[in-house]
Amino acid sequence: MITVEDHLSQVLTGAQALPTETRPIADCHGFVLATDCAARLAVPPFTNSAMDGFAVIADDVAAASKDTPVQLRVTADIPAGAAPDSEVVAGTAQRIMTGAMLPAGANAVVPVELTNIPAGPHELPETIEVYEPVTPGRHVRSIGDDVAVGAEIVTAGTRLSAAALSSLVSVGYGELEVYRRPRVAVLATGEELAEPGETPAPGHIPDSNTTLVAGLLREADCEVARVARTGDTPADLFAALQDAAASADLVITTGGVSAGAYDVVKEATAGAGITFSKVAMQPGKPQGHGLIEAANGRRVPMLCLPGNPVSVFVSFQMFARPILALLAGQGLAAATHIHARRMATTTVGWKAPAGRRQLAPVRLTEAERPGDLPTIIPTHRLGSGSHLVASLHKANALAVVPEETDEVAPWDVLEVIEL
Ligand SMILES: Nc1nc2c(c(=O)[nH]1)N[C@H]1C(S)=C(S)[C@@H](COP(=O)(O)OP(=O)(O)OC[C@H]3O[C@@H](n4cnc5c(N)ncnc54)[C@H](O)[C@@H]3O)O[C@H]1N2
Ligand code: MOO
Repeated sequence: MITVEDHLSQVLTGAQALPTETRPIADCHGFVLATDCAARLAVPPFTNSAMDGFAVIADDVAAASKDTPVQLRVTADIPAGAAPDSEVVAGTAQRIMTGAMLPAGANAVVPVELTNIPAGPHELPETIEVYEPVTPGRHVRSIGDDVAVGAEIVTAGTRLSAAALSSLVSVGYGELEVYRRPRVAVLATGEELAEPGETPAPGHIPDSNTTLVAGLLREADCEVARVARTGDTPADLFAALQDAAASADLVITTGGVSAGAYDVVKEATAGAGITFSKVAMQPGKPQGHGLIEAANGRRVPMLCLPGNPVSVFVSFQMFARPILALLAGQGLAAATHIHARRMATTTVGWKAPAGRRQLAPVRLTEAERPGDLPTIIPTHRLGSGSHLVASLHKANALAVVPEETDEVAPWDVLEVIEL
């Protein structure tokens, strides 16, 4: 048996980021940025007001109070979007809206609430009374306060979240160079597979794996190139694999990789240079990986996951997520640490297989008292059995039970991988 780390490093060897493409920024969510992006515009792009009120010279209102208001003449109105065309001179003010450009001469804004003018829509007043002083710069957002032109905003290799995209828009970007998102083909093997919703014939079970893998791919910002069930001969499966390799960037199979008399993935790929290993983990022991060649000579990575649904789920997290992250343009360090890890306390005990690292689907609950560790409980009373698919959706973490442990006790502290 080989370790989880050794198998992962074999899976990742040779995998590299897909080619880049330029896309409109509205279509970049979840893609990985290919170039460092510096600010093209300052933020804010011009000095503007943080309040609805009046642009003033701070010195003019230094002595203002409720009892001795300062009277100013209002010389202009500056709604958001307008470019002011006159200066604020001593004894005057200009009405200004939040986000509107500060007129020349002014150095502070008096919010409307600190004047005799009621808030809301009104005719432009001829004069105002100011009830409180404002210091220079008060309620003014200066040009470049947030970032100056040229400041680094998002670096290459970053997965583009909504917030990252909005930052890039705010500094002047309308399109971005990103890595192409991985297109993945999913092939489930097994004579026993029934269509979702179909009443299974005796000895058959619903194919839940293709739905699981396709959904996990979408959750990982990938494109699902094709999904197929192949219950056929090794020759048919090999043809389907070659076909998938012609257009997909990664091929994932489920089932047919252990020690059975009909392990079709092993048979179909015999002589094709695919490596089958026993990985010291549970679930997910039998694994295969390698490059599969299409008829047109295109060679793409392939992951052969075991058929048991929980094994598929766990193997996807441990091996598919990292290689997908690499293909999508995240660096090796990010790809190998794709999940957050933390410590948690068990609330019940369970058995674990000695000699294999158990990755048990668990429900993690945050502690009520600040500083306490979160608690975990297996999502199924039978623990990490690889067929326990119907409770899988309750898992939000995988508990890591070390190879040398064969029994977990209540209140043990374990590392967990957050999902
Ligand atoms: N003699 C041995 N037998 C097994 C070993 C072993 O080392 N020696 N390993 C066991 C382990 S561990 C696993 S995991 C499984 C993996 O088997 P395969 O990858 O060959 O998968 P299958 O035999 O095709 O299926 C296993 C299981 O999963 C169900 N399955 C398969 N595909 C689907 C699907 N698309 N949707 C839902 N469920 C699926 C299938 O019906 C089987 O119950 O091998 C052990 N055996
Ligand atoms: O590796 Mo298997 O997934 O333990 O059942």
